Amino acid sequence: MDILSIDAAELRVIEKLLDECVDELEDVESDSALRRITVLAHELPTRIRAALNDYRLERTAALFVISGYIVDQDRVGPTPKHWRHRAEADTRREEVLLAMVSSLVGDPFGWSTQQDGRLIHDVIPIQGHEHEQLGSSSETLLTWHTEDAFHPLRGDFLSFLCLRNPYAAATTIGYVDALRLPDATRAVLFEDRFHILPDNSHLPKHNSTDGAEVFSTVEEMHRSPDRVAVLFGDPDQPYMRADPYFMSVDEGDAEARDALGEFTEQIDKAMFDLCLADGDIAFLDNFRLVHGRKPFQARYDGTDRWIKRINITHDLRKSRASRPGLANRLIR
Ligand SMILES: O=C(O)CCC(=O)C(=O)O
Ligand SMILES: [Fe+2]
Repeated sequence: MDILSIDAAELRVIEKLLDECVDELEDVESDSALRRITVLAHELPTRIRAALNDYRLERTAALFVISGYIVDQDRVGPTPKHWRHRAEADTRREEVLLAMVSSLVGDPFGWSTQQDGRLIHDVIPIQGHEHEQLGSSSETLLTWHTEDAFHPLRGDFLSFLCLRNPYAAATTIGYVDALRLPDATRAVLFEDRFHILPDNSHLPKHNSTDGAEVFSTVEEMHRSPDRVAVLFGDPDQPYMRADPYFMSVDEGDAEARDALGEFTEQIDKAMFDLCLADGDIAFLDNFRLVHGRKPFQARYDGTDRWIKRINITHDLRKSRASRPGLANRLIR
């Protein structure tokens, strides 16, 4: 993991930049705001821009944390009980900041099938979801995964801005670099022999949009998932794509099943904890690491852990046919 600690002078530059633009950026997720934010990001301190450029080009660790931003807890107010109630809180400043730094590593995008098509997600514990495989669960282990592993247009990176994490609930991280696999196993993992089903966050029951049309692509992927590879890219320094909880192999393909087992075991052994603190901004390379979360006890009293999250792509053009218009960042 690489860490950049914002110093006092840099923090002043960031605060001033936010002071100047936050009021004008009424709808942070609108096309015009996102374009403005991308340009404003070039006024962030040089050291941050240089670090994010190196990160984007994979010259640094797959996990990068920028610490030292200070969240005004009084302004932000209580953690909402559900992401649907996020409008009650004043987090525009943090959303602008996260969108700004994110736009220095790629372009933010969202899914029309997730959190009602919001581009900036709220990761908060929700009552009733305690034991689900969802970002909004708490008491159960959120098993490690590539974000949106099932989808060919999944993000290259994920960014988190931690608003609060009073009980230090841990995100878990596993690097692809930790793998030490025999050549034969590695070769199997490079082959299209694995199915990955859509995770539960893309289900209609976890959205309020009941427009069935929005879910048709994901439903099709559920009915007949493609065969995909777990490892891809450079054989010596591969990328990975996995979400073992939602994965399977063809019946009778013992070789693929064993290879997936070995892969899962090695990643499991090398997982480590990332306890985000207030104001931390984390970047997760969705090709070079997997992430999950350890169980924790939610409080539901307004003081719960709260993270803002953005999906980032290197190339919006790849999803052009899956988005209704140029100005629309939501994949359906
Ligand atoms: O809550 C966390 O630390 C991570 C949850 C998660 O998997 C996500 O937000 O993508
Ligand atoms: Fe995730």
